Amino acid sequence: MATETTLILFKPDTIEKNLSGTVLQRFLAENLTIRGIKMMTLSDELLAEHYAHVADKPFFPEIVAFMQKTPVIALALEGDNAISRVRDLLGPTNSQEAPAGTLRGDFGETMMINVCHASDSTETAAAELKRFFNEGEIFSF
Ligand SMILES: Nc1ncnc2c1ncn2[C@@H]1O[C@H](COP(=O)(O)OP(=O)(O)OP(=O)(O)O)[C@@H](O)[C@H]1O
Repeated sequence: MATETTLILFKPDTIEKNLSGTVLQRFLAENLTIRGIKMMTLSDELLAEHYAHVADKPFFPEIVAFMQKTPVIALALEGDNAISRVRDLLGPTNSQEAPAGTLRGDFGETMMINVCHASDSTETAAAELKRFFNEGEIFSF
């Protein structure tokens, strides 16, 4: 098993419903370790970069408006196979298709209002950790 660090964003629905503690607890209960955590607002530029792969979709402006509704919480989580395990804990992108027991199944509403973003590969995790955390904000101990 590979030790990996993944980037998670608690989206505005999680913040507004005061579910941050519940969601964090689900991750920590799976033996994933916090290496970095911060609250931040997301600029148009950052969102254009983060969602570049859907920038040409009709729903893109809606995503930007949604992701700017409140600050988000960015989390760097480390553990064995953290990238795929976190995505399994979240369930499929579309909350309506997510089974009970997954975070999106239990707390998500739609394709967009879906609790968290999480990196989907080692390459995106490395790029996303750099995107959301500055030098010195991710800790090894
Ligand atoms: N059909 C859609 N309608 C509205 N929003 C969508 C739709 N498809 C995707 N999105 C939004 O775009 C985000 C990025 O889509 P992507 O296909 O990369 O899914 P994902 O990688 O599972 O999601 P995320 O990047 O949030 O973890 C989704 O999380 C969702 O917020």
